[in-house]
Amino acid sequence: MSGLSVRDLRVVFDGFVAVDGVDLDVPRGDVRFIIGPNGAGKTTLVDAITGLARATGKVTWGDHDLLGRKVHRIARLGVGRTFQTATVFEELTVLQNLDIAAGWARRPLTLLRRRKAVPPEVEKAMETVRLSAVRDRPAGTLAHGQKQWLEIGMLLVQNAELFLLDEPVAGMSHDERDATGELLGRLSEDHTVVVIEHDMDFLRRFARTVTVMHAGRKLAEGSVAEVQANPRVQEVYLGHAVQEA
Ligand SMILES: Nc1ncnc2c1ncn2[C@@H]1O[C@H](COP(=O)(O)OP(=O)(O)OP(=O)(O)O)[C@@H](O)[C@H]1O
Repeated sequence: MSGLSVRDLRVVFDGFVAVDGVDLDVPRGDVRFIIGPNGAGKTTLVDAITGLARATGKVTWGDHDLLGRKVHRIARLGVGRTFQTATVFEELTVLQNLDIAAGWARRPLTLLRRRKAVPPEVEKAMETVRLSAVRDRPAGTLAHGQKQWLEIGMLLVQNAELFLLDEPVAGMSHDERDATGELLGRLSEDHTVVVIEHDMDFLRRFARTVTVMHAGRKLAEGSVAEVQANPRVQEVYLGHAVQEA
């Protein structure tokens, strides 16, 4: 089945063109990083794909057209998204958060009881995001990185196939970044991953392909090496980072 396809996507806010005719193809199984200076339109692009921003053009995931659908319908088609700030239920445990996301805890009372049997997909997601050991801890007591991983786990149990992650390693320690990079690798074994990221070191280590945006348009695309070697990219964005590296 084909992956994510975006054609001539345009998002206009009160006359300001935030995304200006973007085409994007992310094949299944890719780990695509989207980079670009502040205001390039990266988050707006993801907002449009996930139904949060009104857009024109065409967006398909597999056989499904996404534009014009409601946010929850797009999520049900297997498109999962995280935000820069994790949105987990802080008072509930890791397991309860995953249960809710999986739709297993249908009655509030079941949340208050300790589970005897953990549904297999919840168990699997906990292992994938490496949170099994802290399953009974309230999410509010988790480290910053663990909260981000819990959010990814919640998308896993919702059967997301395409993960759109907005700056997943912002504010993370070095070790947490490494662990997140490894998690992206595990996720990509049977999912497609798109990452908006500013951290160039993280990108060099974990991106498979890169799309560079600038002023609402796609500036360049290719492997990390190709994009880094592109003079236009160096001029608007990477020049700075390349010199620093
Ligand atoms: N709801 C909105 N209303 C008006 N303008 C908006 C809105 N959302 C975003 N913009 C503008 O659209 C442009 C693109 O913003 P966007 O957040 O997509 O950029 P970005 O590439 O994700 O930047 P950053 O790296 O800073 O997150 C910016 O100029 C921003 O001010």
